[in-house]
Parts: sequence; C-alpha cells; structure tokens
Amino acid sequence: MSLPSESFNLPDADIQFYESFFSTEESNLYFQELLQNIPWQQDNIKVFGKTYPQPRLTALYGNNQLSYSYSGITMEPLPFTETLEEIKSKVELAVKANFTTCLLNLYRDGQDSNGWHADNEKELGKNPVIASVSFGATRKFKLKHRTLNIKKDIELTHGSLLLMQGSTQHHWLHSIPKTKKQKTERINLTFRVIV
Ligand SMILES: O=C(O)CCC(=O)C(=O)O
Ligand SMILES: [Fe+2]
Repeated sequence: MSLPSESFNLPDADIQFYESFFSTEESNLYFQELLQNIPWQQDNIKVFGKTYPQPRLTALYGNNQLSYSYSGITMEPLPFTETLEEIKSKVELAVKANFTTCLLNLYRDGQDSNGWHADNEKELGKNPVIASVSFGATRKFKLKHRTLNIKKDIELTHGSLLLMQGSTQHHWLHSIPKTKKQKTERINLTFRVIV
C-alpha cells in the first residue's frame, strides 16, 4: 500500500487523493471480479417529480441492515462479499476509519454519468467520511464550491483512492460528467458510514 497522497489546498474542504493506492495487477483482478460478480442494477430516480432511469448501474453492500436513500431511491444492503471486505480492510487501514456500507457504481461507458450532488444524506451523519475507490477507465471527477467560484477536476485513475471528509460535503458539489473519450467501463466504490 503506497501512500504518497495529494491534498488539494481547497477552502472548506478536506480532500486527499492517492493515485496508485492499489497496484495495477491488483486493480485488474478487482475490476474483473466486480464487473462479473456484482448484481448490477439500473434504478429509476426522481428529479423534480419526474422519473428517469439512473445513468449508471449501482449496488449496495453493508455490514448492518440500514438502507440508504437518495434521489427518491431506497437501497437495501447485501452482505459484503470476500472481495469487498478485502478492499474495505485495505482502505480502512490507510484512512483510519471504519465503514459500514459501500455504494458501487458501474459506468458502462462515457455516456454513463453522475450529476452534481453532495453526499449529505442524513444517514451519513454531520461530517461524512467518504472513501472512493476507482477501477477501470479513468474518468474526470469535478468539484465545485457551492458559493465561491472555485472548481477542481481530478482524474480518477485505475486503482486510485479519493478521501473526502470534514466539512467537504457542506460546501462542495461533485459530479462525473459524460465524455465521448471513454468507451469502456469504470467501477467506483464509495465506502461510507451509515448509522
Ligand atoms: O463515481 C464516482 O467517482 C463518484 C460517485 C459518487 O459521487 C457517489 O456515488 O456518490
Ligand atoms: Fe457522491
């Protein structure tokens, strides 16, 4: 586990990025395993009262029974698989936090996306700790401050780990925009604490 990390000096944020948290070989194995064995599903979300299919596939895992609700969806967790437990343990050791839950996203290609939002659902508590692991195609993670005119883009590469904590979710929004450049899949795992 290599730990050269980058802390972007952003106001009202506590964000760290570990570019090669997992080795390429390890990441290749995790990517294939998750792609094949996670029961990926496409849910319908509600935005301003209208229903749309979510522009990506998702799955929820947890070590408690607590559900996670956002955008009009309520997801019930499946018990962690051995692979997810292994990834979770490695992340927990490095970031010194214990997670209960993992939300997984599969972006099938560059046309799948994740709109502007903050991870500020009430079940995540006041200052959520979110550890986000990426495998597969590199995608741009965009951050923008809610009130100041400040933006930051981070390329989330194969095997990278992004940590967001403190007051970050109060002041910043994030998104994964569509891109014509990527034709292949990306898997993202966001470890969270739900209490
Ligand atoms: O795919 C990503 O890197 C971001 C996922 C995300 O923001 C979320 O699931 O809340
Ligand atoms: Fe998010």
